[in-house]
Amino acid sequence: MKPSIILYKALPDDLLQRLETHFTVTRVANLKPETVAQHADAFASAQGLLGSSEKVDSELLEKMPQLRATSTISVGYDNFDVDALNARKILLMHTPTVLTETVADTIMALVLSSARRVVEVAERVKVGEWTSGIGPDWFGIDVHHKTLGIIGMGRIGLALAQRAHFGFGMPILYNARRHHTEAEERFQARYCDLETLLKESDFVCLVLPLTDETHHLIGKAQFEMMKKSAIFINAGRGPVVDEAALIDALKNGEIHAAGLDVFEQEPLPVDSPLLSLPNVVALPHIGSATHETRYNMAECAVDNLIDALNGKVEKNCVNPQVAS
Ligand SMILES: NC(=O)C1=CN([C@@H]2O[C@H](COP(=O)(O)OP(=O)(O)OC[C@H]3O[C@@H](n4cnc5c(N)ncnc54)[C@H](OP(=O)(O)O)[C@@H]3O)[C@@H](O)[C@H]2O)C=CC1
Ligand SMILES: O=C(O)C(=O)CO
Repeated sequence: MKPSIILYKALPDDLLQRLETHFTVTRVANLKPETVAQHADAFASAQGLLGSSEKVDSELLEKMPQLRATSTISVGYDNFDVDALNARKILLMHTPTVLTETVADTIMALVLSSARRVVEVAERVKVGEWTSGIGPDWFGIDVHHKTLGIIGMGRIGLALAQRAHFGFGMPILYNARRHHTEAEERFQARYCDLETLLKESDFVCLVLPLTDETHHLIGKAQFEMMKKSAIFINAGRGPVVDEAALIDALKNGEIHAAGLDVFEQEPLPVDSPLLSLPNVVALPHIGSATHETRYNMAECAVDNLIDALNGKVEKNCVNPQVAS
């Protein structure tokens, strides 16, 4: 008999078929308690769980006594209680690498659109404000050859450094928990402590995971360290930044502008003060959202679950130590 799994995210037809050749699949819309209650038997017998974005905590795990592997369609896994998974020896698979280049492209889009005010001036054209030659009130600031500070020199940080170094001639500073020789050798990136990076960068790009250590890593004190001309980009996770402090920094002119793909609360509430600030470009968490990359992520997650339930954890496994 095929193992049964819960699928809580829509998949392309061919990937759903692939999944169904290996498993008996119960499709649900989400992991809310009422959904779990409605499909209690399926959750109780499921050995696998596949989807993205929703919280997977000990309360949910209690309803899934047979669970052996979870597979998220994302590289970030801050929505999983990893300690609870480890305690039950449940594997957690994720999708690093397949989205790296696409997310780095999105970050460059945020850098360029914030600096050159692309969204703001395009809107002004649409409402008929371009009635004569443009003056300084339409100007932006240069990106090329400015100093880029990257907080988190992992896979995405490295792909961003490549673009900035070769494409835009930008000197690169970076901070991470350890030195990255590849970044230093290929892109002449300079390791520095967080304070030095914040003080010296023209663009501060955050590409960190959300963990207990990174929660609110960037707050009032850190914005005060940045140049008044600095542009702050967050493509990691919203809660790494104290959003109230960011709003104050933008309003008070402590920093020049921000480009944001992630927020403390998502979707971003429509009454967020961020949306009324002209110096903010706010995207709806589209870092990896291209047709190609989202397909590749879904395929990776499907194959990860097949591998995990067959005891293969050589790649893409967050907690291979729990494999028996
Ligand atoms: N906006 C979006 O749509 C997307 C957002 N993301 C986010 O980007 C994150 C990074 O992805 P990826 O590059 O693949 O991950 P990696 O694991 O390759 O890189 C993470 C980097 O963060 C650094 N880091 C982790 N904790 C700390 C800390 N406490 N202090 C300083 N540095 C730290 C790591 O340091 P070290 O190298 O020293 O270990 C590493 O350089 C994801 O976890 C996710 O949250 C990812 C994809 C899409
Ligand atoms: O993969 C992730 O972690 C995302 O945020 C979406 O691609």
